Amino acid sequence: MAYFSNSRPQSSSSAIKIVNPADNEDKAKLHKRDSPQRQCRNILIHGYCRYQDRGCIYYHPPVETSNNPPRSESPTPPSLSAQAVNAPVFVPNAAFHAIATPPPTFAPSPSPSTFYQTHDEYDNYGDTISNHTPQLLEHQLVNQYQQVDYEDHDSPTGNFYQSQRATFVKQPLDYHLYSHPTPDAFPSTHFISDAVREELHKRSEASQLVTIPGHNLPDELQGYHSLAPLEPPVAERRKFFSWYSTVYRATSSNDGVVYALRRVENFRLMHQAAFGAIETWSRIEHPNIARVREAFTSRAFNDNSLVVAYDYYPNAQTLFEIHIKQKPPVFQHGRLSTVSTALPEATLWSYIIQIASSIKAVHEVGLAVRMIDATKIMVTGKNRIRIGSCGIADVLMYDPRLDTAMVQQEDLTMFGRLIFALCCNNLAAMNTLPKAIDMMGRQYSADVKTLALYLISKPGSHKNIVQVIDMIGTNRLVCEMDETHNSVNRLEAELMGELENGRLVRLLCKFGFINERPVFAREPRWSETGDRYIIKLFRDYVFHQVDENGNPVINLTHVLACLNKLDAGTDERIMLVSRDEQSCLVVSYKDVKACIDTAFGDLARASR
Ligand SMILES: Nc1ncnc2c1ncn2[C@@H]1O[C@H](COP(=O)(O)OP(=O)(O)OP(=O)(O)O)[C@@H](O)[C@H]1O
Repeated sequence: MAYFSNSRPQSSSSAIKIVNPADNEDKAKLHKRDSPQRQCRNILIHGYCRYQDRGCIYYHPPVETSNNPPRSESPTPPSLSAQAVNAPVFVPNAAFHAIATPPPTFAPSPSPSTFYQTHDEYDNYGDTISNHTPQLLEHQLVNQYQQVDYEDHDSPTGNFYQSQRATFVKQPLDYHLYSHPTPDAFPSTHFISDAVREELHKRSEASQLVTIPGHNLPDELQGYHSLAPLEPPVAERRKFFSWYSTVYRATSSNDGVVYALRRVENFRLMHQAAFGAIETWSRIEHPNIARVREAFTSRAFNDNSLVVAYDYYPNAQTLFEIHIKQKPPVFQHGRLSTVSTALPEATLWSYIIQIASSIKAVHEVGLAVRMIDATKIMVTGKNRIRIGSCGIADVLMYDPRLDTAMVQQEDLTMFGRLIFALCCNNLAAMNTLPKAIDMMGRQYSADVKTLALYLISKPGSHKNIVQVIDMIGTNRLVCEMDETHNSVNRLEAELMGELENGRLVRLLCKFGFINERPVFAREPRWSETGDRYIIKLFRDYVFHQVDENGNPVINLTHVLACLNKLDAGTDERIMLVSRDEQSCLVVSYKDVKACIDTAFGDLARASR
C-alpha cells in the first residue's frame, strides 16, 4: 500500500475517494459483449436501473410500483469537489501491479455489500470522473479490488462487473487490522474499581428504595415527602432518653435531596427557645458529624412529634450494628461458626481519633455532643464514622441554666464508656468494670486502657478533649492523617478513570446524535461523495470491524483507542473503506474530528 499526497486545498475536509469508474470505452465493450436478453443486474441488486432509459442494453422487467418503488430518496451524489480533497490518497500496490496482468478467473467471495444500500455510486463513477478536472482526477484512484472477470456467466450476477478491462487477483484487505490495538487484557484501572462501584451502587440503591406501604406514614411532613423507615420494626424498642424515636428517610420538596428525619414520639415542646441550639448545630460542618439541617414539631403522625432533619448517609450502620450486635452463626468449612465482631486496634484508634476530633469541634462552639453512644454513631464508609442525633438532646432536655462545662465533661465519660463497649463487644460492659478492664487488657494495648480509664475518671478542670487528643499521641494522629490522604489519593485515581469515561460518553453521544438520522438519508452532504461520508465510515471503522473470516471484532481497546485519538484530533491517518468495499478514504483523526464538530454544530444550531 502507498500514499500519494497532494497539496492541501482550502477546505478542511480531507476525504479522498478511491473510485472505480467505468470509462466510455469499457462501456462500449460491455455493450458489445453482453447479451441484451440478460436481466440487468442493477434490477436484481437494487431493484431499479438508473440507466434503463439512458441506453442500458439489459432486460428491464416492468416496474411494479407498489412493491418496488423507485428509490428516489437516494439523491444523485454530487461529484467530489476539489475543495473536499486535501488528504493523501491511498493506492493499494497490488491493484497497480495487477492492472497489466491478464484476467484470472475465480469465484467471487461473498461480499458484505449486499447488506448495504450504497451501490448507487457505482453507476455514477463515470459521471463523477467526467466532471472533474485532470488535477482532481489524479487524486481519484480506481479501486480495482472487485473488478473480477467472472466466468460463471450463468450466475445471476455473472457479468455485471465486467466493465473493467484490467482485472487482477483479489487480495484480502487487512484494513480491519489496520491499527494495532493494545493488548486485549483490559486493565481494570480504566474503570472504577469493583469494590468502590459496588459500594456506591448499594448506596444509590438504598437512597432510591421505594416506600413499603403499611407503615401509616404521612404523605407530606413539613416539606418532606416519600417517608420510609430506616429501621425494621422490633418487638422490644430502646428508648431515646425517655422517648421512643424512629429514623426515616425522606425527600425534601425544596431541593429534592434525601434527608434522614429522626422523629421523637409524643414530645411536647415547652420552650420555643429550645430550638436555639439547633441553629448553632446546623452551622457545624464536620466530617465526623451527621450535619443537622433543621428541627420542627409536627402532628402529622397523629401525635406531638419532634422531628430533626440530618444529612442522609445511605447504607449507614451504627457501631452497635457492626461491632456489638450478635450476628447469626454462618456455615464455614462445613460447620456453623460464630462471626467475630472483634474490633482491630488500628480501627479502634481511628474511631477514637475521629470521635475526639468531632467532640473538639463541638466543644469549641460552646456545645456538648450529649449522645456518644454506639447506637447513635454511624459508620458511613470504610472506617469512616459520623456522630448522629446531634442537637436533639438540647431540645429534649432544654434547660436555660445548663452548665455547659458539666455536659462537656459528661461527653468525655460517654466517650470512655463507648471505648469499653467497643472493646468488650458489650453495651453494658461498664456495669462490671473490673471484668471489662481485664478483657480490654487482654486484647488491646495499655494505651487504650489508659485512655479509657482517663475518660471515665472524675471530672476536673484538667480533663478536657484537648488533653484526650494529647494522650492519643502525635504518632497515631499522623498515621491517621496519612491514611486519610491515601484514601483521598485512591478516590481521586478512581475519579480520574471516570472522568475519562465521561469524556468518551459525551463523544459517543455526539456520534449518536449525528449518525443514522433519517433526514440525512436525503442530504447530499451525507452521500458517498459528500464531506460527511467519512463520519459514517469512521463509525464503521470504530464499531463494525470484522476479521478476515467476517466475524465481528469486539475489541473495546480498539474502540477506546480510536475515540481517544478522535477526541485529541491526532494527525494519525486511517483508511476508511466503503461498505461495498469498492472505495477507500484516507483521513486523519483530525479531519474526522473536524467533520464531527461541524456536523454536531449544525445540529446544535438547528435545535435552538
Ligand atoms: N443520618 C442518617 N443517615 C443514614 N442513616 C441513618 C441516619 N441516622 C440514623 N440512620 C440509620 O437509621 C437506623 C436507625 O437508627 P437509630 O439511631 O434508631 O439506631 P438504633 O440502633 O435502631 O437505635 P434505637 O434502638 O435507639 O432506635 C440505623 O441503621 C442508622 O444507621
